[in-house]
Amino acid sequence: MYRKDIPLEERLILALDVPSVDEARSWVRSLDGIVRFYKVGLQLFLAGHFSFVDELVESGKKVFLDLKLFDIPNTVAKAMEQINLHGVTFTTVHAESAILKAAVEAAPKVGILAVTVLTSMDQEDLKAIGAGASLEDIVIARASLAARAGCFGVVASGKEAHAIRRTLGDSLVIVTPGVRPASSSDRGDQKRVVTPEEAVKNGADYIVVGRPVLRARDPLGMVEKIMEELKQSLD
Ligand SMILES: O=c1ccn([C@@H]2O[C@H](COP(=O)(O)O)[C@@H](O)[C@H]2O)c(=O)[nH]1
Repeated sequence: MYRKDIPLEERLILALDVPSVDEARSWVRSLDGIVRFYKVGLQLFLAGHFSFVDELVESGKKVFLDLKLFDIPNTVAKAMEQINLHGVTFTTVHAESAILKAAVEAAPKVGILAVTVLTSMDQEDLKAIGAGASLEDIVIARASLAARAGCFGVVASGKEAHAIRRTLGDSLVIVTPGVRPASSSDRGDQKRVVTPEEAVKNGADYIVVGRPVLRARDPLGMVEKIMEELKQSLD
């Protein structure tokens, strides 16, 4: 079951996957009063650095800084100390026990999310890198590491959200990318996709959406449609 204490307007996290700060600002302006939570990923962070993150935070937006850190624990801890200074709500680290523990300890003001298995990967991709276990078992193993390390939550596909809830209850927040509204036929590079409704029904607390909005003919209409679908899916 998803968490009930999150306002509807914060459950949709818009991925600002755009090349410039100007373009990002224009999206935020056009969605003022509708979307409150924005994801800054590698592309935009490399364009706007922390000054754009600070600008979003100072304007009252919530920020998910999605850098998916993966390095030795000491290096991750030093990076997390920097992130901890900027008022971001969530940031991401790949799920390995010592790395997660180092991140949690170094950034007490940030909700650390462990990346389980990228939504662009399927069982075949895992096999190709030598992972023999089932995709679901790997997601559960990594989510369990996240819980033990004291993470705030995980990034997981809606396909595995239910299994995470079944195994770990509601101790972790689940943030779900790879979301495609039922009307959208373009998955792009995503292999494990769910609709907003499926994400919520399976136990996701937040959904992350990028291209379905950024590339929509009517982006505002698309956001409203997703919000409505979320609203209808919540009890
Ligand atoms: O497993 C993951 C982890 C992160 N992402 C990020 O979410 C958005 C999804 O964008 P769409 O355009 O809606 O596909 C993107 O920024 C990814 O970096 C993910 O997709 N899967």
